Amino acid sequence: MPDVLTAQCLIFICRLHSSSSFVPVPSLAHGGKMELGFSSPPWLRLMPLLLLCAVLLSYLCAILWLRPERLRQRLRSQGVKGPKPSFLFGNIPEMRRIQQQLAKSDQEQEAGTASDRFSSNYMATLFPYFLHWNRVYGSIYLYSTGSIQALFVTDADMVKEIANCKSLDLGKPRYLQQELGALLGTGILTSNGDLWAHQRKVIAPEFFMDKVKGMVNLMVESANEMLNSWENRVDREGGSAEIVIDDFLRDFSADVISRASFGSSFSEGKEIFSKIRQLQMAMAKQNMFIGVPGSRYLPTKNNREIWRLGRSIRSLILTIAKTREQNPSAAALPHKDLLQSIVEGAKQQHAGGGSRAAEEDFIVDNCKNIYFAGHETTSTTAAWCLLLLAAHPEWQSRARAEVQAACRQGGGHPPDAATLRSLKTVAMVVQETLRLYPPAPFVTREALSDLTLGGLDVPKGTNIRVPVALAHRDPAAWGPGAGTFDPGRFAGGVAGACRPPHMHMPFGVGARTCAGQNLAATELKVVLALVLSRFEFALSPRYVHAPAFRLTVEPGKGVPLVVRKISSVDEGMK
Ligand code: HEM
Repeated sequence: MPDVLTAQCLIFICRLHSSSSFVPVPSLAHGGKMELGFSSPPWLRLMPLLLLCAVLLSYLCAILWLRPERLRQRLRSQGVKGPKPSFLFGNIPEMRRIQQQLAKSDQEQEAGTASDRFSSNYMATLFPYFLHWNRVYGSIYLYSTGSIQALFVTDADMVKEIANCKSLDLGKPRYLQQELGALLGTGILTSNGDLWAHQRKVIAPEFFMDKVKGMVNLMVESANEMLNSWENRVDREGGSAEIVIDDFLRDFSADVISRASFGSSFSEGKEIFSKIRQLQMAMAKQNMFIGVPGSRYLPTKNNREIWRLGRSIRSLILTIAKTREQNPSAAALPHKDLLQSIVEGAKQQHAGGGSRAAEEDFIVDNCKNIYFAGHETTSTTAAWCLLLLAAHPEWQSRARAEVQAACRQGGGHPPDAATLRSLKTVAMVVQETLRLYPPAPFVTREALSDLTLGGLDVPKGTNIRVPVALAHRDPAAWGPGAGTFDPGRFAGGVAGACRPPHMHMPFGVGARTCAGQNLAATELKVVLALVLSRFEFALSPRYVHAPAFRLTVEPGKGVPLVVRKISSVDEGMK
């Protein structure tokens, strides 16, 4: 509606211009040279400008206040409460105030005991305002950041409704494409409707279990390369070494995703990964201001860095894709890899006459999405897993015993898909880690048209946020020990650990659930099995527990482990 208003007023301004008598008038002040000017009175000359300002103001008012207020009214009238938003920034000022208050109590918390630290809920330090509002307004409330109005949902029945909703009208928030465009573009993570359905059809089959089984060997190769370098360090340093594992794991998971999906070696993809990482860090800096209109267009230092990295990543990905396109043997592969499928998917999508640029966007955006979705999430989870095993030596020993037994049974050979399937304790450790430290802290959606969810009439444009980490710590679902690390709770599967089971959602919910979870679970088992079979490890006293949100939640100050080679007669799985 405001757009229509703007258009009408602009037409009116143009008409005003054409109707004013625009005639050449001689100006004596300039030596009698003829100058062009309006013969109309001065107030009329200012009219277009005034009108433009009025239109702009009414447009901003509609976008920033009237439209969001109408949406809020509809939800409030159904009993949904929430903090009172301010003009332009919504609840951002209150979020900052709550966060600053917490910064002081943070330092006290850091002085706590080790077990306190690991059972502490990262939501409390990273997103304290959500916990605060949850206590004040209940399990479904409304808050706002700039022009974004979001329903915050911890209610189990409502989460089920969201998970079960099959409609394409419940999609990914549109602000993701706008605000995280440089990182995600219109790839599978952010797209909606038919474009998303097509992308899902192209990408998801590449990570079905049958395909992932065929990737175990390359995962073992990549993990062993990493662990050989650990072993060299340990040997050089006289039997034990302190290793900060995060970057090693990041390189490992980059290597796996690159080899598994793009058929290219890590060295070719290395630059892309490091640039995507830099881009992710730059974008995480402006997280709280997502939704503040125009903030992404300002030529701030951070924004300029984001634009530069975006251009550079695009050109790197297109170079790899073009080399692939020009290589006829790639297209003839009996089992085409992900890149090949994405290139073909781009052609299908634009077969009806789309531009070359649109085809390139399809390739670049989906490659970036896979790099982002599959790289950081998995390496971060591996780091949390090893951290928790280091902090809980009893579980480290149990998991190692299981791995060594499987290793003996397999004749000391590297693990294959069948060996990995038999590693029940390792799988439970992974599940428990994903419960306590889910790298993706929220499942997000937007009502793309008016919807009814759980009896609530949700207006078009409403965002929905389900806080995964809060659901994973809810004693109502997990019992009184919800805050403690206890992989044994998964001995009877998710249904035995959590009631209702849909409150366990590290990979999201419903139709948009993670397309790469088979790859992730397999990769995590491989890396844990190999580390456990080759090393004992303990947490370094220099470790500082500081989870940080950089679009995924990661150990903010790294994970230094004191690592020793296994002294038992069982040599590991190499
Ligand atoms: C521990 C590792 C991982 C975690 C915790 C994780 C988690 C998630 C979550 C929470 C979502 C959003 C789901 C939703 O909105 O309901 C998601 C989406 C997605 N993930 Fe993962 N992920 C992991 C690894 C991977 C890997 C290894 C890949 C692929 C290489 C991958 C590919 C994707 C894709 C393509 C989507 C978008 C699905 C869609 O919208 O249709 N993920 N993931």
